[in-house]
Amino acid sequence: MSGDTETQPQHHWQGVLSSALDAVGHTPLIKLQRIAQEEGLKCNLLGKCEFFSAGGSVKDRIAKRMVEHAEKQGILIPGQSIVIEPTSIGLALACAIKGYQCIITLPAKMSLEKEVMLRALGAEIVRTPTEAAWDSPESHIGIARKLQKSIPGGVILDQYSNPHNPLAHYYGTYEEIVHSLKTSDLPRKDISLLVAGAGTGGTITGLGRAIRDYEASLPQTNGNGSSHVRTTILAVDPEGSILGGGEPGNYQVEGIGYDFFPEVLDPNPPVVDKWLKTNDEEAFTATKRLIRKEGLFVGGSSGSALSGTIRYLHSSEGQQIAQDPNANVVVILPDGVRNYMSKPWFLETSKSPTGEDVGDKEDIKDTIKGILGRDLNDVGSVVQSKGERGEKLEKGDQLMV
Ligand SMILES: N[C@@H](CCSC[C@H](N)C(=O)O)C(=O)O
Repeated sequence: MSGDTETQPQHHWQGVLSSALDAVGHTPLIKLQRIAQEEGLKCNLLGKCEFFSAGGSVKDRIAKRMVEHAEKQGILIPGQSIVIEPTSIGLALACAIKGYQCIITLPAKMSLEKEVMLRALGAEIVRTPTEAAWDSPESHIGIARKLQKSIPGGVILDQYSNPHNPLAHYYGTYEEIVHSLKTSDLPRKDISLLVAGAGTGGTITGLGRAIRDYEASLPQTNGNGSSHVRTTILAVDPEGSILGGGEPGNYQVEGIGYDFFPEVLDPNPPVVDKWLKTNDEEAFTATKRLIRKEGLFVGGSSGSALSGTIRYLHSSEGQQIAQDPNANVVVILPDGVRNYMSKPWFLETSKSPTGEDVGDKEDIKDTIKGILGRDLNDVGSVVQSKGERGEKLEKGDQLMV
């Protein structure tokens, strides 16, 4: 990582920001105290909440850094260049602010909310078949390459190979986590366990390298050990992705996993100690739990990271960290539920965060029904019964129809 200039991390807002790009990153590290307690975990379970970033995702960081460095290197020229890239909202946001035309190739599985947001930012969207292998001409990568060849001024920043992807985390995300811990009232300021999902792999690789470089910079002790723990680094990968092992297949969680190993991903020790596989069901259950119990409006990949973390902490390997009240466990929560509001897994609101029907919820529903004499959602009957009684409808009644 040497040879690159470090961006100055900014840890809180000061004065007036020059654009939304200044509000990329700088996200809070929040205790997941209620979930930790329910799970019987004594460690400090902490979520790095990336949905607080301007574009709502951890990917804002790499978009901003890749665009700014491409400008410095003359790869992107205002008024001439057209940015073509597989995903993301952060990139479309950077292009909207800087005035670049932007074409986003988006696998069919990606949510309508993402498409709508991208369009609102002025990006052109090309949907591609999800099942297309990464190196097929029809994939989101293949189509982006095809367009770039034929569109004058077309530039692919290529998050899969661009070194500024992991560097955004090496310098930005890592510095922020360190700052949050140092300025906290937690007894220890180091990280015992770091957990992140992998898509391009930029997050886990950048953070992992920053952590290992820091550890290597510590003075060696004379056998009594350092007061700084060696951080265990876990990568979480959905079933259906090959990054953490297994065969390629379909899964609903978005933004993590791939059918190839991106160049920016360093999947082996010392950067990544271990890979954990998660499935859609546990990811979505954990997502709803983060919303319901911690009030954090996270998306599906956050649930994936949390469910992998909890499974590890309950394993014999994770017990020591799980039961240490001084240990800090940092889980990267990559984006927000804004991107998935219409997805069936989120719309299923009649289920509890654990997937079971909840008795006490039914009790309160029955109480409300008893008081109102109608079903909770049956606004039509209010109007109808008023009409039947010959009562005048009021403005509010009409609005409810
Ligand atoms: N066929 C590719 C692309 C699928 S979508 C991208 C990514 N896997 C995601 O789910 O966000 C693949 O299988 O990776």
